Amino acid sequence: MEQAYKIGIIGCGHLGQALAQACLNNGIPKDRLLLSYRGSAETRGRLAEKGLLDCAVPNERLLSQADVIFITIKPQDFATLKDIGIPAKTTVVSLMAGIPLELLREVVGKNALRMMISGPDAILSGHGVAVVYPGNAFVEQFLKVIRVRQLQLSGEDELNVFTAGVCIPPALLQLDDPAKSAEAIKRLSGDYPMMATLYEWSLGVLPQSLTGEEKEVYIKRMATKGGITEAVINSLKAGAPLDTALKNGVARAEEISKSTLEAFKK
Ligand SMILES: O=C(O)[C@@H]1CCC=N1
Repeated sequence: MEQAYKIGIIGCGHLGQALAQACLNNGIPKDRLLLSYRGSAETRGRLAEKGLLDCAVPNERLLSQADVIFITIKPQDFATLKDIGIPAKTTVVSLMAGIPLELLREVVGKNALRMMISGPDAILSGHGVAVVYPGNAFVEQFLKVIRVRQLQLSGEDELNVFTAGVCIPPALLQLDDPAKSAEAIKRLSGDYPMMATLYEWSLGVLPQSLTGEEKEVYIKRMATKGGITEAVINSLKAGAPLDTALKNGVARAEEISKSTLEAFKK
């Protein structure tokens, strides 16, 4: 990656902050990192705790200086990007689950691409996995720098499968019969081979012997309100087996795509 590249991150929730921290932890200097957020006092406090507050800048500055912008806002807030004026030359990497590439490019420009990544804990422990659509040499190099493993995708539709699949670690925290979980994944893997890959990965990243409260915190750090983690966890809580819960996660990602598209057509 060229040394002078500046990285912008719009949205400083758990994921945005984890990406920023991963940059710093892996040698990307603070002066190449620009963060913007909606200005809540809570987020400000979290940024300060993590030594990231110096990187926080107004959107205008981020937009004019960043060469690549990662967007980690909620998919439901996608419409707020409509008028912010992202320069046409900027590479935009959307981490908004379910927002299709076609719509993304219409709104933020033709240099946009999609990326989905595992949750904050996996990223920061050096066990993160990600997929990128379409492939992009710069982003591939960036993932190497922050020590996140890139998996290969069969196509855009598989992004939704990956997104539900990265919820396997929090899902396993809710379950207590490993043999049953393994069977559920076997049932899924014919239709969704990505689930088998992510199940293997999950067994390596799953935190051991967490208390009930620690499990809740782990899940909360992964979950976007109204998103995919919630759909998976709520299904399990309602008694569904793991394969059904993960299918419900995929379905939730598809619903987000559909409803955002419809909202935009209006
Ligand atoms: O819960 C969500 O919707 C996001 C995507 C997968 C993990 N977090």
